Amino acid sequence: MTNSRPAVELRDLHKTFGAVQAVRGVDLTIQRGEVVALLGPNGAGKTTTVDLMLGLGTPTEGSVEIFGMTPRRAVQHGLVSAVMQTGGLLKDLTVAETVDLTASLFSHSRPTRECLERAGIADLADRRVAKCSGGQQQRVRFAMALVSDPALVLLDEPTSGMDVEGRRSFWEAIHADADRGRTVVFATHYLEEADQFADRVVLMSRGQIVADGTTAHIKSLVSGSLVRASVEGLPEAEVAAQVRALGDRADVSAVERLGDHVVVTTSDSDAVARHLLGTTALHHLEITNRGLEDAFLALTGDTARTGDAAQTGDINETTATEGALR
Ligand SMILES: Nc1ncnc2c1ncn2[C@@H]1O[C@H](COP(=O)(O)OP(=O)(O)OP(=O)(O)O)[C@@H](O)[C@H]1O
Repeated sequence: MTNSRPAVELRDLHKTFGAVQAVRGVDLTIQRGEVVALLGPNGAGKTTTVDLMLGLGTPTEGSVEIFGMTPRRAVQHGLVSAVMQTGGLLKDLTVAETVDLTASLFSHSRPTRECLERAGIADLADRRVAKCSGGQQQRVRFAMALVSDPALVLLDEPTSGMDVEGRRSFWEAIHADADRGRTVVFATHYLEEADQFADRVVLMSRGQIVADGTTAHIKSLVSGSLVRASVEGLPEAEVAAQVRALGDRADVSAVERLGDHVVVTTSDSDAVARHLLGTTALHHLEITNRGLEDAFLALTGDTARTGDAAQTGDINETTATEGALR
């Protein structure tokens, strides 16, 4: 590859399907070597965006450049390849035969053995695809994607349906490979996956980017920390006065009374803690930082979460609500 253009440049990208505005004005630049998660709930526009990067659709408005060229040219030059969720595998072939077959489609390809090693499945070379687990089959797809030694790999929800161990070993293989400088962009609705495996998270909701940065940056966008204090044993009038005083502070964005506790959302937990301990009778303080999940909920306006999803960090089963998101 000769030019030094970014791996991905999306400018004012729009895609509509009839009345549905799947992507609504996305501007995004991804530099070479970045590992980027496109994170968002169902219908956020992640798959549509990935498809446009692969040249599988044409933008309604705006532009897509991959290494400074059209997606189609980038694909033809073997600069970009994809790992999709399903399909593309012939179950009767062995793993090595599958990668050999893919290599036969390219004029220049990496040796099959090397692709299998990079995908972490060299030991499965002679196993029939039908006998591979879901996670192993995804690594077969990854090995196929590596055949052209692409500078950019796009993965659309590659670990959907895998168990925790399958996901972990899949991402280990991707990461070991990305450490050599490959650009990786993956769509996911797993918060944990974005948190653990991406250098940068692009949070999408309703066809738009609502946050973009490291997970630490995204967490910091939702104001600060929670300070929880007990009001047990205090006269009701005093508690009410304290709650009012807390609500008047510039560094406090919310005060909630929950049973015997007051929960304060603040941008300066140290200052609030000092105030509570120094000048009030509130006691048993607990301070917690808000996580990526809180950021996700705040930034996407996503309120209808299932209990399981909340526990596992899987936001697939959620419904994004209407709201101003940026
Ligand atoms: N070919 C199509 N025809 C009509 N509507 C479509 C088409 N493809 C996508 N959409 C709609 O565009 C919106 C964005 O869909 P998209 O698949 O890009 O979202 P996503 O973030 O990938 O969601 P998921 O996590 O469910 O895969 C959705 O409302 C979807 O129903």
